[in-house]
Amino acid sequence: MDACPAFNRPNMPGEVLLSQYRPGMPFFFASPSGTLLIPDAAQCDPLPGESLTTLLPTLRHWLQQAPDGACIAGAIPFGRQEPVRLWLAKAPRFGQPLQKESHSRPLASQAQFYQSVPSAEDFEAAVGLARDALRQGPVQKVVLGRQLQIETRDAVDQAALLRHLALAHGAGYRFALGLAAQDAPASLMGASPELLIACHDGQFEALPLAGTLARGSHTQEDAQQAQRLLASRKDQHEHALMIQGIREALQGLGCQTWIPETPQLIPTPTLWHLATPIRGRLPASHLGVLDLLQCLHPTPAVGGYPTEPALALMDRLEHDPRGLFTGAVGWCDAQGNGEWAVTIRCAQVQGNRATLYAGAGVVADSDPAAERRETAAKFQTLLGALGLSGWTEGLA
Ligand SMILES: C=C(O[C@H]1C=CC=C(C(=O)O)[C@@H]1O)C(=O)O
Repeated sequence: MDACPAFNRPNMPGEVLLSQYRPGMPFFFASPSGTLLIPDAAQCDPLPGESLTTLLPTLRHWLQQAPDGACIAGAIPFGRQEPVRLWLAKAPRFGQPLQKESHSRPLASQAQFYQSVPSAEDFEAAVGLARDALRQGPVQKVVLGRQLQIETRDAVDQAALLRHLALAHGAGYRFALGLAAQDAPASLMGASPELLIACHDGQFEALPLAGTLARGSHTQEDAQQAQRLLASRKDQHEHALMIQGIREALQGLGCQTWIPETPQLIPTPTLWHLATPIRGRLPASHLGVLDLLQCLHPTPAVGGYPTEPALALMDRLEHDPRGLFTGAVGWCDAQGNGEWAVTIRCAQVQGNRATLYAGAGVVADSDPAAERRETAAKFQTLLGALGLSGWTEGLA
């Protein structure tokens, strides 16, 4: 699939847009196809904080009335009934992709306080309860999340944090989303490796992930970790359940789809993942990326399988509502084109506080300690960017 047309317009280097970002701005997004900055909420029409389901007809109507080049961008929460955080931007700035190989230094934060919510022990206990429930059926997979709350000595430099995430994760979907806040600006920032859906001219692609292992510290160990993940029956099973759910959702919408039979390995700077690149075609020209988003979200990568009983089980086992974590972040235009990533590998940052998010897929033969280690490894994306990779919680 070619890059999305909005990203194809003659436009400025992504690095310029990144340098224009300031904390509190509504939205920054960088993908392998391009860059988008919405610098000014005053140039946006406010969108009501309703759920995507109730808002969809309004979004379509607004996009049709909007001036040429307008787009809708922002984030959709995990819970389908929870309010979205979206902007209708009349003059978004689109840019070219960021250079892949840019060097950027992480921050040098000093942490005064770390707290896992739930605690590591309670997270493992919840995985154990989930695993026992999965052995009884009918649910085959759930995903459980946790938070790492951090207080740093000085306020986190949000522009520098975004800059590092944006330059160090060239293959990912990097974002900063302004959150409603009093006092200091608050943002949700991250570098997600997972493409929920991108659509251009009726053709779509996705890169769903399930199955994760930390990378090795030297070349040989790294190659062994990759092979271990590829050979892991538990991870292959977890991945297959996710693909089954996505296939069913896309068939439900009547899409033609091309799905490889086996997953491939993809690396991030700290993790190996099992990934399946999916391509397809929408069945009708009036459908677009928002229809795909609505039919796919939440995929079993974040919501378990089968969806409804899995969500009910997760609701019983997870302590806190996820909010925007494991929702979708991205943009779309009036032609039905756009790109949405899964909102993972992210943190909410305000002043000297950062809340990091991570989750892990659980199946009937999951090991609670291994799932806990997986979430600890996932925290490393944001910990490393903050300069706090010394926090390990028994990763080894
Ligand atoms: C919710 C998360 O993981 C999901 C997304 C990618 C890989 C996953 C896994 O391998 O378990 C999870 O399904 C997260 O990374 O925070």
